[in-house]
Amino acid sequence: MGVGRRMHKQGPPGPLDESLVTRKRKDAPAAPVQERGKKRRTAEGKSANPNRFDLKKSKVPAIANGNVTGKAVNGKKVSKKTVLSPVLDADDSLGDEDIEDEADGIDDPDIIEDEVGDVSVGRLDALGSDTDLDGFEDDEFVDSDSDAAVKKGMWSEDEDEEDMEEKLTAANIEGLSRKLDMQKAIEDAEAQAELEEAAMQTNIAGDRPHILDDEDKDGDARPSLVTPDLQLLRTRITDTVRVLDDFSKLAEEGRSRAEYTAQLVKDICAYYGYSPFLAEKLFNLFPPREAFAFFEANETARPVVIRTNTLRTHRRELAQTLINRGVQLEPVGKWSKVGLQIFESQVPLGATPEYLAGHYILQAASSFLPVMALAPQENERVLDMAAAPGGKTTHIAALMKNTGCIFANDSNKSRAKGLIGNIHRMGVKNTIVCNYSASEFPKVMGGFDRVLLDAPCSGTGVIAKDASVKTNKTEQDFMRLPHLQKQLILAAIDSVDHASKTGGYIVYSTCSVTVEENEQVVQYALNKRPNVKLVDSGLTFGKEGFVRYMGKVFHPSMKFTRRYYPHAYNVDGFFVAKFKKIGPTPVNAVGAKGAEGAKAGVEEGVEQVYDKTPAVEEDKQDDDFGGWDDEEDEKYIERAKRAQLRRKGKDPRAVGKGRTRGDRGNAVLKGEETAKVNGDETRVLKPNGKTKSKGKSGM
Ligand SMILES: C[S@@+](CC[C@H](N)C(=O)[O-])C[C@H]1O[C@@H](n2cnc3c(N)ncnc32)[C@H](O)[C@@H]1O
Repeated sequence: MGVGRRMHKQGPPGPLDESLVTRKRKDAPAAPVQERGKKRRTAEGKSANPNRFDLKKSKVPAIANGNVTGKAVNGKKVSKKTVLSPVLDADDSLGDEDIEDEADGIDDPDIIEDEVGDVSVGRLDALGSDTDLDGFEDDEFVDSDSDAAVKKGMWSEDEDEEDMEEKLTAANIEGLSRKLDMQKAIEDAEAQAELEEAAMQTNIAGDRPHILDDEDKDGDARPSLVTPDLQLLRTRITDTVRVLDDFSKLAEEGRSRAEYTAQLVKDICAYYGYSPFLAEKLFNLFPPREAFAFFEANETARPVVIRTNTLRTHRRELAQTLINRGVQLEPVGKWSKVGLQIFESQVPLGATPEYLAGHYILQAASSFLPVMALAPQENERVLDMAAAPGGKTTHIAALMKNTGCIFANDSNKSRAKGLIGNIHRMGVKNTIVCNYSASEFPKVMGGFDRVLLDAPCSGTGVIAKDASVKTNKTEQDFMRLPHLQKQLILAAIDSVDHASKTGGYIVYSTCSVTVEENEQVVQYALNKRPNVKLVDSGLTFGKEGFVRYMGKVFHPSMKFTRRYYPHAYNVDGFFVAKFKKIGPTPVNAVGAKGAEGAKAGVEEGVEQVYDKTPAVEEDKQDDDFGGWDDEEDEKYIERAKRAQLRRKGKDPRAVGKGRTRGDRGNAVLKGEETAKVNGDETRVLKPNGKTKSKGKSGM
């Protein structure tokens, strides 16, 4: 079998270890290197729509992935066509079912990973499932500061590590030598970049680059070129970044920062194909140079990573077996004991016997992080509120060594079925799948030791996988999604038992980098639930969440939250926040609506006061940050829903009437006693909140 599509698309990924992280940070100024990368987009090839960006023509050098465009790897030319097809695949794969989802079109890096993977895998492949035979604390976290951790090999565990490493090194020698080649290529590129940068600095020393139009002194940015010369555009972007970096020295007289910034955002839209709305939103997250690195990193696929299912195997064994099959790989980094980064494969990773036997799952590296932060313990009761397709559920099950009980919920029926498939493939036996809107959850049941809310989001962290995000997210999306996320986060908090002996934790995560979907949602939760506080996630890397943003001030503990960016860590953009519930749900949080109906779902002996209604009947937030205006939002939400239906070719009026796939209710599996997958049976939640166990997969 040939090398998979994905491998061709992305080239050998760069290592994700922390040394690289540090290096990449330092690398920020090296952006001009990529200028040499002979972007092959041409003016002729550019779509008439300036916001449309034909990625097929974009050959951005893969510095972030440790390779340069077109570099031959093992005799094979590495192509970088990447990102466009994933978009289409991802959308297609959601099919019509996503209409019934409250947040359809929402990204899940795992899913996308699955569907764009080179490997000929079904939609479930990307969903991780995995297990850790060793305790979480020991296995998932390695204190990178400690000497022991540094001395420990990446394959560390209880065996003779050096022996093991030697064997694997010998078997994997080709991959490792290629890695050295890659490192050399990066170093050469860096050296070249430094030279070019130095040359440029010399050229402009004392000179102020002429960027803004002469006639345009009234503050309007220069309009985008009708048929932009991409090379010129790029040069102008780098020049503008440099001016903004050293404004007093390099700005032309009489020009303001705002003028340069407006021009830069406009050029970014034209060059990378973003809508002005999203380009500005993302640009504002970073200083100009870092923003440039972020947009640039979104043009390159992230490394292919698999997660070992420790319920079925050990990472060393899996690595050895895959190496024997012609897969070139290495551990993902010291921060994870279960991840393997794939450099190249002679076999489709979604069809190996090991894959089919559930020994691993294709899963984006950053998707490990929320589960690591959650740190589920054996014998706990855990809720995964938005679980499909199950990458994180199966990881949780592995960390719990199949003990205790996980409720894995998703409001999308077809995705919930996929979740069941993954659970079976990965040998998970402690999980009950249910199909509610997560906002109902305190009503359905509560008293969990830990809750993971991996929330539906806009996917601005996974643009490299789904370039459609560049243009299809609107202002309404950034009203509608945070609104839903705020509902769900309160539901997550109210579902946790504050008196849990081992837990009492909630983890909130998204694969988006916007403040509206992250800090603002977290701040809302802090405002509405004084019985929770943010705590250290225990994650060894990641940037601190914003404590201030565009004039708004968040709670100082927001620094405990973690942000992940493609340009900083070569992982998908992600956000992770961990809360500890320190007191019972306040009585005023218990809404009147639905309180009666909630009784059936409350377990005997659980004394905590749970919210009995979806968390929307809150008093109006007094500030706009971290709050919402129900009525005002409702208009946006409805409008966005209608627009979304129209985009899918459906008539919103028709959908409103009669029964559609979208109004089958949230508990699609309600009333079904068992669901059969691969001939095996699993327990599903009964409408009254009780469960029934049948078949081989009993607890
Ligand atoms: C980011 S994905 C979850 C990925 C999953 N945690 C994993 O690791 O495989 C978000 C999920 O939220 C689900 N979803 C959207 N709205 C929901 C709601 N109101 N309640 C529960 N799930 C919802 C979507 O169907 C989607 O599967």
